[in-house]
Amino acid sequence: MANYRNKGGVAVIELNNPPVNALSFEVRSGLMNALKRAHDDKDVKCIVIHGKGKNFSAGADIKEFGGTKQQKPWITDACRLADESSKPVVAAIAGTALGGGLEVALFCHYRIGTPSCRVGFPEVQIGVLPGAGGTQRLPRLIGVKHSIDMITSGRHVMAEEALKLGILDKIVTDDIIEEGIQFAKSVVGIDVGGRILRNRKVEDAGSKVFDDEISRVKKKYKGYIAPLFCLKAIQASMQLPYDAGMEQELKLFQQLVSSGQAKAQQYTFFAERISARWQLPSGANSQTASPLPVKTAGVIGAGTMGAGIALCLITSGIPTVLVEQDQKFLEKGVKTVEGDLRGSVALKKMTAEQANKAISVLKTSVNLEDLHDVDLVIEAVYENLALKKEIFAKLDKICKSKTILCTNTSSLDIDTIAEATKRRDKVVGTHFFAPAYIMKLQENVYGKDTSAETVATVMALGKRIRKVPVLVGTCDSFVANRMLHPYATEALFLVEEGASPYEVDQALEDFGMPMGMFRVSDLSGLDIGYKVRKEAAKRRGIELTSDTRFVNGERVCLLANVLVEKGRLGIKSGKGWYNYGSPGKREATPDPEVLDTIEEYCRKYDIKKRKISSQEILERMQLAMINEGFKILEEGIVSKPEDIDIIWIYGFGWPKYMGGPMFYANEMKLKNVYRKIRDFHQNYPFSIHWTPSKLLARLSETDLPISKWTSLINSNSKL
Ligand SMILES: CCCCCCCC/C=C\C/C=C/C(=O)SCCNC(=O)CCNC(=O)[C@H](O)C(C)(C)COP(=O)(O)OP(=O)(O)OC[C@H]1O[C@@H](n2cnc3c(N)ncnc32)[C@H](O)[C@@H]1OP(=O)(O)O
Repeated sequence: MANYRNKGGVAVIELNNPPVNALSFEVRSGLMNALKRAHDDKDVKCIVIHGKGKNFSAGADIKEFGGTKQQKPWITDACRLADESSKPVVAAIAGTALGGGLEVALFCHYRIGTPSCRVGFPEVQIGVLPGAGGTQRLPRLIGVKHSIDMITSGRHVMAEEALKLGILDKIVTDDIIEEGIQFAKSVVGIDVGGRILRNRKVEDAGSKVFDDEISRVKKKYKGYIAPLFCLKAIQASMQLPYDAGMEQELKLFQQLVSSGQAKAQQYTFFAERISARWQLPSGANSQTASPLPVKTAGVIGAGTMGAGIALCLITSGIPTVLVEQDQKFLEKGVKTVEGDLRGSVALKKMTAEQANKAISVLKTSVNLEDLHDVDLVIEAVYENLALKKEIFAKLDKICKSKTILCTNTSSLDIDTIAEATKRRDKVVGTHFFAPAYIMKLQENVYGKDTSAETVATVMALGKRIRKVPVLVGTCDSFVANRMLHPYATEALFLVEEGASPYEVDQALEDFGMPMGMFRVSDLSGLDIGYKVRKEAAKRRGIELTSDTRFVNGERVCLLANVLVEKGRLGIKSGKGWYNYGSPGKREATPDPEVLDTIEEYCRKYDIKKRKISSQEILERMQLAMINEGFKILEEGIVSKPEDIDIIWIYGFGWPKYMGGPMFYANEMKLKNVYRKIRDFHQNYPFSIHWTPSKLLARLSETDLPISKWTSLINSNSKL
């Protein structure tokens, strides 16, 4: 709703829908009635609109987009009276004015804001466009070029920049409502005609600008349709009179809002927030547990992962001690950190001043003892259980009793590592993804004794260092890598059966993955997987050779080992599944030598090859991984499907416009997913990953949407 009061001739209208004043039906109706009242009240000389609490408004209520139509009055109907009013209308902005919230402000004649306020049109991130005049009004205020930047990126613009651009008329430092009232009084009597945006003309930026922008946007936001629709709407502001432009904007909005991409992107928006609400089996949760303060941190291991993690910490202002056992490795790690900071400055992602500030809080040491006083340590040495246990036992003695000990292991048992200490409640997994500074996911893994306070601390730390933290339970390889295993295994089987690695990658990239599986393997290094496979086999008492085709009755494909044994380690050696010309180069070219190796391998084992379609490639890789996702849910390793989707979006770049693998399964209808998985199980009986999940079988009988799966899982522990 919207509250109304008359304060000495100033109508003060408060958008009231905490916590972010989303413009629900009630708020829109309230705003319309309040503006009417202010218009009709002879005593009222001017009008101020502000938001209750910390925010002006986060825009339209996204939940209302789920239906087929948004109930009238729309934002444009509610705001028409502001546009037409002869009494000055002032938007007084604190916190955020986003999307429809900014559109309300653009219907006002003036906008003032606090120094920390932010404005923006983030609609593109939820698969739509500013559909309440934003694409028509913003170009009339700040021009076409800046409007394209703001609307296609969805970025938030801080107060200072908003003032420079002309979105804000003034930045004020006192109470925003009082400032709004004073400002409104000061402009009474000044003709508002020149302030009405609909009356302004948009400068002709020419059509080349749009041709160039279409190419840029297609490259930068590959696969996303909303940014292209935004460009069409902005172009309409330049080509059409205001009312016709508004009609065109609405038409484009309606097309987008009913698209699958918008549905998936809006699902992702809420999934991220649902996933942030964690719960432990004990019942302790994000509402009940409080994080410990992390004023200082330590990172052990200055390799690629350790250096990347240290970079995340120092760029978030956390003084960090980076420890390596060897001075030479330590220096190499610091060079990596410095190089990445320079890169960020060159790419204008930070200023030189910010980079210097970050490096000033980095300390280095070759002595674990230097971690005695830090609040939290992240161990990032190579994947060896004995070594990790040794380090944790030492840390337990060195660090103060409250220090939280985290491991960046991607697969090892958290409980076994915790057993090396006398503070098992303070041991937790914080699994970062390579490159740690870039990838947003932080897969936090609790062990059986990890306390709620420890979980709360690493979840809060994740947010603070601008990651997306997701909480998972402990199991072999946790969630991300456990699901990756059947996905990657199927890719290799597909290659054995006749698809080239390049066809597999093409199918995945056409689907929207940033990189195909084989390209990713080359980037991470084929030797890493080789070592991990050998170590895992050794732990199970199995000896693997490149001739191994079955392990305990289960089909395996060790083609990657064959490549490693030929010296093809990936990008680092200049060749892997692809040819890169020379070590370290990134441009991947298909390599006939690899195809010959595959031919030879298939001849040796008398494997019949056939033509494989891109549809089969996608179905086999994705459904194998989705089936594993249901097993993970069934085992309670995560408590909700949204966790899995967020892990795939932020850990592996699953496109947001496809909503994550579990959402994708939901869209396919679970009965179809289950039927296909059962068929694959019949056709490939030697692959354990095709054994259908019991949870999937149950859910496929119900036809419940993804939003209801969690309640079914919780109400039926015996599945
Ligand atoms: C066929 C139909 C034709 C209809 C014609 C209609 C014409 C078009 C009309 C309008 C066009 C306008 C479109 C829009 O405005 S789309 C919305 C654009 N805005 C956004 O995308 C902003 C989204 N919100 C955020 O980015 C953040 O929430 C934040 C920066 C505002 C605050 O961040 P933070 O403090 O971290 O809080 P949370 O993110 O945790 O949010 C708190 C709480 O609020 C919920 N929420 C936030 N924004 C919205 C929203 N816009 N609608 C609904 N709910 C929202 C969020 O989900 C949290 O809730 P919780 O999960 O229950 O805790």
